[in-house]
Amino acid sequence: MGWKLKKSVVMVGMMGAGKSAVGKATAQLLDVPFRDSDAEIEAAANMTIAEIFARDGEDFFRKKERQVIARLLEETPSILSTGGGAYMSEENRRLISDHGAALWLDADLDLLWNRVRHRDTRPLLRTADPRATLRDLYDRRVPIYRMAEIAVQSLPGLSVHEMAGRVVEALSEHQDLLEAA
Ligand SMILES: Nc1ncnc2c1ncn2[C@@H]1O[C@H](COP(=O)(O)OP(=O)(O)OP(=O)(O)O)[C@@H](O)[C@H]1O
Ligand SMILES: O=C(O)C1=C[C@@H](O)[C@@H](O)[C@H](O)C1
Ligand SMILES: [Mg+2]
Repeated sequence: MGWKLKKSVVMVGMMGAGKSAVGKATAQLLDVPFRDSDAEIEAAANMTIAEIFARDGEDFFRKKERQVIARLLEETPSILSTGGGAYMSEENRRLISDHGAALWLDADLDLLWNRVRHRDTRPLLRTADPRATLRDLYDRRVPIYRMAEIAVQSLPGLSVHEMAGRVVEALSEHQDLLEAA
């Protein structure tokens, strides 16, 4: 069976939730483009996110993130993964709901920590107690992620591909977003 994606679906959620990995697999299942705001910003600057935070600061990064999201939402419907903080901006939330829909990948704190603990690519976790920082971000952000049009729970035993299947199933319940073709 084929699918027709009518609007862009924007993956939101905490770092480590799987927005990039599951977003890419979902785009493959639906045969639509995959975009990733973090990757776009890195490619445009020819720097890693950690380098951009260190050299230009978080405010600069957030400005670029807003510009990239606005630009990508003008394109043909895609699966667009964002950085973990993108949905915190009211302006971004408005852009997303005007042009597409947000899908929250809802993963619990233990799962997130297990995914991010071995990596040092996330500048916001470069603190004395990164687990506490992650928990603090989690507590502050979850109430905002709940505003997303769609939520899909990340279950610890599921592969990236299985999670993408759950995402497609959730999207198929929204006829304004995804139709069987
Ligand atoms: N369902 C899954 N099963 C196994 N590993 C997964 C799953 N989802 C994601 N991962 C792995 O967890 C790590 C973090 O995932 P990913 O980079 O997709 O998160 P993210 O939400 O894009 O985070 P960020 O906000 O930092 O961009 C990656 O190594 C990814 O391959
Ligand atoms: O959660 C966040 O605020 C971030 C998550 C990453 O995807 C990057 O966008 C950056 O490290 C900031
Ligand atoms: Mg990502």
